[in-house]
Amino acid sequence: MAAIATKWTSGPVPFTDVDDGTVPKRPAKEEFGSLVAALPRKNQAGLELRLYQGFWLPDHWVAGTVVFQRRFVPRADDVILASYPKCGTTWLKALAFATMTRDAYPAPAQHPLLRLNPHDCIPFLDEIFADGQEAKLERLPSPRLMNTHMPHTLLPESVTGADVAGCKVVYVCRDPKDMVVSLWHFLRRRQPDLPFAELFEHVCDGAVAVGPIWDHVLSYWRASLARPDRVLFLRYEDLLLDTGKHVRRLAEFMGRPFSPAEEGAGAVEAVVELCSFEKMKGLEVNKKGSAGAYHAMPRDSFFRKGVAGDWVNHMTPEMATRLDEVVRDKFRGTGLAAP
Ligand SMILES: Nc1ncnc2c1ncn2[C@@H]1O[C@H](COP(=O)(O)OS(=O)(=O)O)[C@@H](OP(=O)(O)O)[C@H]1O
Repeated sequence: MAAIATKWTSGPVPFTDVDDGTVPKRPAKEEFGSLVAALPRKNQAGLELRLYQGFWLPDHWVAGTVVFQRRFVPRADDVILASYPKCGTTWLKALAFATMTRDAYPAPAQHPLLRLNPHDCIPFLDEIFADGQEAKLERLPSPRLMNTHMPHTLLPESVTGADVAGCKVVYVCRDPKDMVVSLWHFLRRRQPDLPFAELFEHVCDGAVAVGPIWDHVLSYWRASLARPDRVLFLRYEDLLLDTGKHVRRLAEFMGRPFSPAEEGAGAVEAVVELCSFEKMKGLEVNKKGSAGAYHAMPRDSFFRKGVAGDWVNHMTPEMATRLDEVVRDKFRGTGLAAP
């Protein structure tokens, strides 16, 4: 822990500010490559996928997931932010980071989110474990905020087990129709000729990265019902409708509720404003370069439109009905309202 920058006194530390000194790397594939090679495989939308414990994981995440499952040691005050890709990860990371660091930056102009992309502030576990960089997580002071795209059933037993101390998990989900649209725009930054209809088919078949999406969402929904003290379930659309309300829930869940004095001083509104789509998209840091563990993706690709319902501009009514019906069918009897 000695190598950590000493200027940080409270709240989570931006991951990129943690000095990784000589942390040795051992890419997970060196250790678990043969396990990965034996798994069923598909090539979808330019990504090599492997079927691991019921989910289609990008090939380069599988070995890291095995390391995550076997070796991750949670701390009691860790918070893991979980999501299906393109469902609000970047926003949730910003909101959680801003909420947890609010004491450290009473002057908002100094806040790290003004100079760093949210993905540079919070480590993305799936890439960290794939790259064999998990020793760097040990150097991150508590309370740690981390994120993953893994479904709840693939999280380590040390996090989810009934008999372990574990840690807290916050999940954000989104209307799958808007997720597909967002994912298509994101993937097109690398594959400009990817047909929307092709990606849509893969999503409906369930064979898309970390899919099927309905099983992903249900894994966290069920966990949130079983352990509401440990798993908070949020929706992107609800965040859009009343961000402040859900920032309060998030703060309370993470053990840092806003005090009456903070409420009076407008601390909730300050977090909401700092993390708003317009604010984040307009920052210089989010207009250039590429983001942390998402190294291959430009930072501006995480801020496109930031609305609910953009699917109407990309799908036929028949496509929308088809995906809605698949999801409704899967959610039936679970208590979870389909979009
Ligand atoms: N601050 C804020 N407020 C509201 N919405 C936001 C915000 N930041 C990102 N976004 C929108 O979230 C979509 C990207 O999803 P993710 O952040 O989950 O992407 S990723 O999984 O981290 O790659 C993507 O949605 P679309 O605009 O529909 O493509 C982003 O624009």
